[in-house]
Amino acid sequence: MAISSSIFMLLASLTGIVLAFEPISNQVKPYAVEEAQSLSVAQTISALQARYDEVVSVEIDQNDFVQASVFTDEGQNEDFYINPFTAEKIGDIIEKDPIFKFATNLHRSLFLKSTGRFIVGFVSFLLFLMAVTGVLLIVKRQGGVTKFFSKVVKEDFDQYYHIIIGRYTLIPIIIITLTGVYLSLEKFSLLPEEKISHQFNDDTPSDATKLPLSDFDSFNTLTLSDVKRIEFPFSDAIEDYYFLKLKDGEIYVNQYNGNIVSQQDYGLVSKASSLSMVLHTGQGSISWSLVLLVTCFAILFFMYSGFAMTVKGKKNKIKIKNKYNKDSAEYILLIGSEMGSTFGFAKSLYNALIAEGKSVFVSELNQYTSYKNAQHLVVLTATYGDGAPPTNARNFEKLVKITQQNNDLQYAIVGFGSLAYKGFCEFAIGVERMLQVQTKFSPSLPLHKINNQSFNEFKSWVNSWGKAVNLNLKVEEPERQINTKKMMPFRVVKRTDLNSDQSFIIELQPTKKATFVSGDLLSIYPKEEKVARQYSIGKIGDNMVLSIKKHEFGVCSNYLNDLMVEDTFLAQIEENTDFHFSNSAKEVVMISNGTGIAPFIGMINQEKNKAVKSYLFWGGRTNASFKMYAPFVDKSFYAKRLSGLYVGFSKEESQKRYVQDLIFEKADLMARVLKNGGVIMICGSVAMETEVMKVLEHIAVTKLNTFLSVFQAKNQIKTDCY
Ligand SMILES: Cc1cc2nc3c(=O)[nH]c(=O)nc-3n(C[C@H](O)[C@H](O)[C@H](O)COP(=O)(O)O)c2cc1C
Repeated sequence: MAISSSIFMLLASLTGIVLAFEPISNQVKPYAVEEAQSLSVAQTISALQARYDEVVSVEIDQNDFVQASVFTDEGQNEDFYINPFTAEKIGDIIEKDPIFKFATNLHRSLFLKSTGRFIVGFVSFLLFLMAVTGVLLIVKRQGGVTKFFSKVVKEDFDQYYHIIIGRYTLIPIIIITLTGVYLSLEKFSLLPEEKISHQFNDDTPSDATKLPLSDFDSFNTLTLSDVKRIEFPFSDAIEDYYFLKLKDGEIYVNQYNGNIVSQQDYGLVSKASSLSMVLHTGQGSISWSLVLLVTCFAILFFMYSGFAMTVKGKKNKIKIKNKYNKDSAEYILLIGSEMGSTFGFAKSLYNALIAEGKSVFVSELNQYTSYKNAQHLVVLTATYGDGAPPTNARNFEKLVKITQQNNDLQYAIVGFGSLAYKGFCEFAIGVERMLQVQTKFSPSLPLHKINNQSFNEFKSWVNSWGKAVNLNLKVEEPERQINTKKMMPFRVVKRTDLNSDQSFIIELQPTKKATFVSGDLLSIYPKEEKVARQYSIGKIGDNMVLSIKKHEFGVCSNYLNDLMVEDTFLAQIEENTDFHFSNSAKEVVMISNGTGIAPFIGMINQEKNKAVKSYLFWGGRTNASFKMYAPFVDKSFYAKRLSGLYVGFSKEESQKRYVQDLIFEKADLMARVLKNGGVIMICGSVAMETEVMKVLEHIAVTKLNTFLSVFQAKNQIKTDCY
């Protein structure tokens, strides 16, 4: 729908932008006379008759300018704007500017006469449908009508502003499109016809004497604001009347005594036509014209952002070529995805299984059917708004109920979602419920939920699932498109030697202006590899520090370890808003092990974070492991930016403690921070994260009588583990 109508919509919005200036340019002309609207019709007519030989008509246009058509003393017929108080001429009639004439024609009929009018009317209707479905999508995504204006989670520029701008312009769009359709219907005479017929009821005697206008009750009570047009009687004949087109009807008035001899109100169709005209064109109102102008720009933006989203979704959707068919494969992978990222994860798993010599079949949840030889079913699915399935998973619930499987199947479900939404992985939870009631299905692992497409979390799930089904799987991160435009050179300013744990700190200076904060990521593509290695950034001054562990065969860690001071290399900063320091919290606990301390070094050295009470927990192997971090930590401790430091060493015989032990010892602090809305940040290895989360769960349940997930849902737990 969007594609076929886009060209016409583009023309309509561009010409709409031009046309929005017409009422504005008219309104700023100096022909509106102050307080003229409350002037009585009697006064204006008297003034006109006193000044001119003969008056034909008076019209009050959309701009509230009063136009008169008169015969002058020289017998010339002239039309001009008058001051309705004095009937004096104040200006010539405005000619429609050629640019507005051109734009009007293009806007109304594309210069194609009736065919064009039809196309424009039809496109207007399509846009109306898109606006209505847009409202429904926002309601669905936000989780209810009452949440229409609640906060939107920003995941993607195009999507975010499509919604934000959408909800403020949807009502004007609906108005513009509906009135557009109405005006088209009117032009094609498709609306019920309304005929006004007057029946005159006048018993004034033919020899009656003319009363002065000031005695006409009808003209005294009517003001110029009620009137659109007045036609004057042709002659003095008693059956020649004043004819007045009012805003809501028509009247005939006897010119001798001011009696209303016939009065007819307009019907609904005519009233709707006038209203449509005013609303569609912005006539007479600068502020409504501005709304129309902004809306036309918004439509252009929606066209861009809508296409951009569609293209992104298509690009993400990796095609997986199945080597095995549905009835020969032992492993079945089913995908639920809207924007396509879940396909990337499925492909990694598919490749890992194929590498182990397994027969695998990948499909979408909507294609669910019977699988003759299957032993294992893995569902990988995203969630969209309030537990709703992605489009390609909508029929799964129905299909599961009616499909019979041959074999007993073991299943595992991975939910992809975002903690920023109320129903985290709600649809994946739904899929689990659907499978639980199936007699042929039994779980190989409990449901696993993954936040923000974390590949590290997925990798650790693959390890656990591999163990459960006796496979040793190696998944590779999907390739990313490298956008070299975003890359910039970084200079090495300082670096430490390798410490006893083969780790080192490197301090980098961006060579161009760069905006980043601690917790953002630096993507490095060593030796032009397609897969980025990401490191958490600690910001110190304008520089960044990274903490890196050198792995014997690690491509990136060795690449970085070979760098010397003054060397430069290309990398890209990635914003990681989920792991930024929360200045609005009263207290923040930072938990890390090994090189995971890097973002925290930056956070505790930021002067603006001083108002927040911060506690740092760190676990490493030995006393010596901590030495290279100590200067950063000491500095912030002495500057009173750190309220507590807790360090544990796993390989020091005398005081052997892991990070999770430190957390357990400080259970009261953790409980207080959670209870008071504070934030707990975790950075380091996934193994450490798992242990720490267990302890935090225990603390939340025993001390606060609340599941940890409640605090997770409120974004009080932030993790960046690998
Ligand atoms: C409009 C929209 C609504 C979403 N709603 C939810 C939700 O209610 N619960 C959730 O856990 N994740 C939600 N997410 C996050 C997605 O499920 C998550 O980003 C997922 O990884 C996307 O996978 P896909 O690219 O394969 O579609 C939503 C994302 C978007 C863009």
